[in-house]
Amino acid sequence: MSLLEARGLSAGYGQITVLHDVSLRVDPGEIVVVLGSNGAGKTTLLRALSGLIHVRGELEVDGTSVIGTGTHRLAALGMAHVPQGRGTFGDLTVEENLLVGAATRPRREARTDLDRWYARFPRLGERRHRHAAGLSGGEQQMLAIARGFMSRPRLVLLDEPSLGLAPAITTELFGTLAELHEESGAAMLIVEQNAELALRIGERALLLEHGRIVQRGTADEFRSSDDIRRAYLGV
Ligand SMILES: Nc1ncnc2c1ncn2[C@@H]1O[C@H](COP(=O)(O)OP(=O)(O)OP(=O)(O)O)[C@@H](O)[C@H]1O
Repeated sequence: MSLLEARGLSAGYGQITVLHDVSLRVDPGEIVVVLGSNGAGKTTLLRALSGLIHVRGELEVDGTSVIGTGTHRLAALGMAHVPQGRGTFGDLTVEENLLVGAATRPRREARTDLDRWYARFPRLGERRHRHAAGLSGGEQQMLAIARGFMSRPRLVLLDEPSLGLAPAITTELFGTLAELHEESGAAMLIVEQNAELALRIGERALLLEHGRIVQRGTADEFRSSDDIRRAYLGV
């Protein structure tokens, strides 16, 4: 059974419909990449899937409808959202940010996880009592991802994790995502402009244009598609 399944999903803002008739599924443990040009509706898709905006159509987690379910309940069902622009709270400390991510879990478990994250990302450990606003872009992205994983999610929705990061940091970030995937077994749905790196760690991919899914396939099929190569791989 799919972990997450959307069928005929539409969503938008006020009178404006941005997503049209979107159907997709994410199975346990897989990485699915969403490509699309600016304004295609990628961010709106992640917001719709994580319960941040109202949707029409069908949306299920573990085969049960979650239409109208708030973000808190979706988090309890195992969904975590790492939003575009990271969404870390600049005036909270690194540690406070991480604990926000663990709000659905027992405090003692959360503390154990904090220690694991600090061991994994020593820079976050060293800065645990500093305000998140003082971190570099790459460190803030690590913090946002670590915060997402603090809920021990089964599915992590990642919105353009490489946005604003230098190429070397982006490569490191994708290496980290691959490791986290390996260790946690969590599924990931990744919206990303850096198609090259995303398709390297992803198994399947979707192409969103004007709010509709216009192409879907394996990562290998995407890499060898002429249209995708021209538009997203720069070759
Ligand atoms: N809060 C909002 N209110 C009204 N319209 C919005 C809002 N957010 C996005 N839109 C519109 O929805 C469409 C899709 O935007 P969205 O941010 O989902 O695209 P995207 O593919 O993530 O783009 P980008 O790569 O630039 O982030 C755009 O036309 C945008 O102007």
